[in-house]
Amino acid sequence: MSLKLKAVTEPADPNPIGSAVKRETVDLGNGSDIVYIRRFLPSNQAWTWFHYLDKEIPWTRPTLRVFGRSCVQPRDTCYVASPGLPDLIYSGYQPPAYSWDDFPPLKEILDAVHKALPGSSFNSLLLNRYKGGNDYVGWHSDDEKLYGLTPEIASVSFGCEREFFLKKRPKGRKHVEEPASKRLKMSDHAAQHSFTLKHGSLLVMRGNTQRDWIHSVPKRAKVEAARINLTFRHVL
Ligand SMILES: O=C(O)CCC(=O)C(=O)O
Ligand SMILES: [Fe+2]
Repeated sequence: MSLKLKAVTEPADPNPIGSAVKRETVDLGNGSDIVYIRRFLPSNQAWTWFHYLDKEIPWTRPTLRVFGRSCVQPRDTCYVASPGLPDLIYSGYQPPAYSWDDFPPLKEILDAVHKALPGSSFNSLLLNRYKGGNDYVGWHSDDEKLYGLTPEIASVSFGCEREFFLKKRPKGRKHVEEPASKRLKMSDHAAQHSFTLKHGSLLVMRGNTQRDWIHSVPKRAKVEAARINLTFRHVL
């Protein structure tokens, strides 16, 4: 009887988290760039996390002050940060900072992001939930001082895909979040980029992007399903 040796290989995980999956880089010029990884998380894993976040995160819809007027933020939000960091305040609102320990899956997602972006060290997270197509984020940049001059912001998307637009920051205008119009004017097209943020994708804004560009996720009348977005940031 001859013994045949058979090489036994574990069935390979087709997409281990944080592994080398295809990434696209868009050079916006002047030291700004975007990295987009469409298949960052395996779809099943991303759905498990979507349902966890949808249910377990203490979502709130705060009242903001924009141009001296009060308005309800057009999406749900929550904030998580490491202990001892300065408070985040935007549009007159200071979100309470929850702990990473309160939501263990967030630490797993953070680990995956760190693996995909060697050298990064995020210590805070702003979560957004868009319940349907009426929820949006208006044109803004995340240029709060506590992130420093060239912040890296890593954005992970779950659930319904939505469009993410970037356009050059209008000259001489200080940023304040303003409603995102449905369509960009033709004259704006040269200095704009758009990405369809897929379920399980990772988009990273780097370099001077917050200084020179503004971004938005506009309303979409036909969209009914929810989307959850996590933006990881480093507070100095
Ligand atoms: O939902 C998104 O993809 C973007 C969210 C965003 O820009 C922000 O939280 O600052
Ligand atoms: Fe933003």
